[in-house]
Amino acid sequence: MTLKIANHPCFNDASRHKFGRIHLPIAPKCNIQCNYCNRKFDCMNENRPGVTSKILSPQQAMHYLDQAMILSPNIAVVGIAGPGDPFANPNETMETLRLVRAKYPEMLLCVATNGLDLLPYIDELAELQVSHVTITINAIDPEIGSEIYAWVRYNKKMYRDIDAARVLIGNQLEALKRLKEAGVTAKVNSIIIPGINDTHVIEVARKVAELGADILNCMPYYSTTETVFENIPEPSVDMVAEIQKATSEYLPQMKHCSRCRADAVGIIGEINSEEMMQKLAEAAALPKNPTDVRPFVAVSSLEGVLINQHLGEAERFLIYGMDYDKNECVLVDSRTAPPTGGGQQRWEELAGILKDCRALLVNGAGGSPTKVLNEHGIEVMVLEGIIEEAVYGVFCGQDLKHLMKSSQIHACGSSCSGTGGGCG
Ligand SMILES: C[S@@+](CC[C@H](N)C(=O)[O-])C[C@H]1O[C@@H](n2cnc3c(N)ncnc32)[C@H](O)[C@@H]1O
Ligand code: SF4
Ligand code: SF4
Repeated sequence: MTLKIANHPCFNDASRHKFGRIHLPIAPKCNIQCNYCNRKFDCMNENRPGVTSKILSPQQAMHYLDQAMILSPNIAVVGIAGPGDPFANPNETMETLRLVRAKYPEMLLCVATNGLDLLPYIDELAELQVSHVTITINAIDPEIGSEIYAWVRYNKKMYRDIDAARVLIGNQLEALKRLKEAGVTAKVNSIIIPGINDTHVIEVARKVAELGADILNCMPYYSTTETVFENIPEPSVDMVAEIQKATSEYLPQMKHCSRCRADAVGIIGEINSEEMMQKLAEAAALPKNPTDVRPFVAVSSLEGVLINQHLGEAERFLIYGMDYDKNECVLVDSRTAPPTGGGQQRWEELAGILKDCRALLVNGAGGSPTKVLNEHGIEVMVLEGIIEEAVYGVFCGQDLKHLMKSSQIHACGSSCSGTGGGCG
C-alpha cells in the first residue's frame, strides 16, 4: 500500500483546507517535565498542546475514530501527541497504532514525542508505516537544556539539572539518527523560549540537519499558567520570523503549525466541533474494551455513602448499575470479597467476582491488585468523595479529576493509607 503522504495537512499547505487530522488522546503520562508544559487544565476553549478533555484506551480510541470518520470523512491523518508522551505510555501507543493500521490501511499515522524512550520502538514504527515522527528538541547543549527541563525519568531513575538534559538530548539525537536509518520522515519541533534558547535554536537546526531531519518546526512558546516559565513573555512575531529565516539555511520549515490540543480533530485551525466532542465523551464512557459487556461499577465503602475504604481492607463490594431512563445510578448488588492472603490468587479471584464491572472505585490500592484487575479489563480508580457522584461520572464519561486523591499519595509502596490489611 502506498500512502498518500501529500494528503498530510501539516506537511503540505495545499492539503490544509482539504484534509483533516485527528489526535487520539491515549497517552496521559510523561517521562520528563518541561518548564513550559502544564497538562492539568482542561478548558474546551483552550487551544494549546497538552490539553485534552478525555483520555481513551486504545480500543475506546478506535471506537471514537470510527465515529469521527463518519462525521468527518476527510480525516487523512491519525496522530498521537499526548497529552503526555506517547513513549511514556508505549503499550497504549503501539497498540493504538497497530489497531488503526489494521482497520484503516490507507491512513497516515504520525507521532509526536520528546524522544527519551523512542529508540526501542523505531523498527516497529517503520513496519507500521508511521510516516512522520516528530521529536521536540529544544536544545543540544545540556547547559541550556538544564534550564528547560525540570527532571527526566529514564530506566526507572530520576535525573535533574544537567544530568537530566544530558540523558534526554543524548537519546533524542540517537533516536533521530535511527529514525532516518529506518526510513521514517522526521520532523523536529523546537520551542522558541525568549531568553532561554532563542539564540540557540540555530545550533539545534544545524545539528538535527546533520543527523538527517527532514523538516523543522520553530514553534513559539505559549505562556502557560502554573509553569516555571509562566512569567516569560511569548516570542514576538519578528523573533519567530528571524529564527525561521536563519534556520531555513539548514532545513525546510513548517510555518503553519497551530500548536494543537492533544484531542484536536478536523481541519487544522478550526476548533473541535461540539458533535465531535460528544463522540469523544461517549467513547470515554465505554468500558476500556467497548466490546466487553460490563454494565456495572464496583465500589469499596465502609458505610455505603462515601468511597472511603482501601481495596485491601474491603470485605464486600457495592455494585452499581445505571438507570438511563431516570438518568441516575442504582445500587444493584453487594458481593463478598475473596478472603485475605493468597497473594496474586486473591486478585485473580476478585477479577472473576467483578468480571461484569468496568471499574472499581476505591480509596487506595496497591500496584499488584491494580495490575491484575487492569489486565482483566477492570479500571481501578483511586478516588475520594460521594459514591453516587463518582459512579454517575464513570457511566457518563465525566472528568473525575476533582475526586482524585492527590497523585495517589496513599498508594501502597510509598505511604499506604490502609492498615496493612494486605494488598499483596
Ligand atoms: C504536548 S506535547 C506532546 C508530545 C510530546 N510529549 C512532546 O513534548 O513532544 C506536543 C508539543 O507541544 C509542545 N508544547 C507543550 N507545551 C507548550 C507550550 N507551552 N508552548 C509551546 N509548545 C508547547 C511540546 O513541546 C511538543 O512539541
Ligand atoms: S515532553 Fe511533552 S508532555 Fe511532557 S512535559 Fe514536555 S511538552 Fe509536556
Ligand atoms: S500541532 Fe502542528 S503538527 Fe501537530 S497536528 Fe497541529 S498543526 Fe499539525
